[in-house]
Amino acid sequence: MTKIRAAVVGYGNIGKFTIQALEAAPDMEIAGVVRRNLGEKPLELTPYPVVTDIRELGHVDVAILCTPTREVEKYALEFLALGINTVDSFDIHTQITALRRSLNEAAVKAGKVSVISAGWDPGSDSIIRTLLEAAAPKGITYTNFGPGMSMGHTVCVKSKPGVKNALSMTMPKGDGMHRRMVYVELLPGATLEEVAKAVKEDPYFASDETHVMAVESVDAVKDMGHGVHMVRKGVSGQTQNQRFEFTMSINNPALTAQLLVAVARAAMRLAPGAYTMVEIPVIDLLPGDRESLIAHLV
Ligand SMILES: NC(=O)C1=CN([C@@H]2O[C@H](COP(=O)(O)OP(=O)(O)OC[C@H]3O[C@@H](n4cnc5c(N)ncnc54)[C@H](OP(=O)(O)O)[C@@H]3O)[C@@H](O)[C@H]2O)C=CC1
Ligand SMILES: N[C@@H](CCCC(=O)C(=O)O)C(=O)O
Repeated sequence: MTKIRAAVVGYGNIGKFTIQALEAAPDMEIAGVVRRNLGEKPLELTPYPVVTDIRELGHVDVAILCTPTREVEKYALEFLALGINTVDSFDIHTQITALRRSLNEAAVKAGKVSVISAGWDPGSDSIIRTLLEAAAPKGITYTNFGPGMSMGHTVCVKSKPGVKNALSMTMPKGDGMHRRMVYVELLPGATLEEVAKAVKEDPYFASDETHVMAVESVDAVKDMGHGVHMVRKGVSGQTQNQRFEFTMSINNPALTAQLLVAVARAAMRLAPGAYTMVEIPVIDLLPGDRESLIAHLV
């Protein structure tokens, strides 16, 4: 079997767990890791090349982008132009269709595939929302997160001037509403007021109740667990009061990475263009022979 050669781009939380998910996948091979700077090589990367330019890795089928969401478009455009498929977990929900349009144009031009906003939300939760809407077309789905650490919100806070380290916890208020509890380690000279203002004004936080607190050590309070409780009540045909629930409690980067790897696999079967997870046949997320999978799953 020819294995799919994947490069991991960015070696933070998602990048580390993506290496682990690739190592566990029977049909994937790690081409290497692309980083902004080459410092001391982490011990667990000893078997793999670590480079600053993806072209140093030889042939790469798919680049799994594990960078901050706001860096995704830049990297995806660069790699698509080099003829490399891309997969990312872009999670600013209000900007997904714009990113899809931009990367679709680049992907079609390159004859390659870009799957955007993969992970668990957006991602696998989006598939569940789609299924629930098919099951009860009239109704409301509530997506209740946490309590748990949002990687996207945390990355956003870490990017603010004056912040040395951060943790953004998502607390469910019910009915799809959330409170953001943000813990920051400040750099010398920074004030909590300035940091809190920058955080609260950012689109990641602007529509939610947000509290920003200074702590001595983010590491001392950090736990990367998260979860979701989704609820839909609606109407199937003309029958009311159909009720659905989906719950999970997870390690956030481990699940995100696992889904990115599954999507990287599926990307190899798609026609050129940009897609979100709801546009991909779910069976293509799995390794193995299609007929055996159908016999086992359907
Ligand atoms: N859709 C979903 O379900 C989910 C999506 N996500 C998304 O994953 C993203 C990454 O999360 P996480 O792994 O925790 O983030 P980290 O900050 O831990 O890692 C990001 C890595 O990207 C690289 N990088 C490239 N450009 C930059 C830049 N300009 N600034 C900082 N780092 C850069 C760095 O690696 P290096 O130093 O090696 O270059 C860095 O370590 C989040 O922004 C979030 O939006 C996360 C969870 C779920
Ligand atoms: N995109 C999230 C995963 C979904 C949870 C979420 O959106 C939140 O906690 O606000 C993340 O980056 O961790």
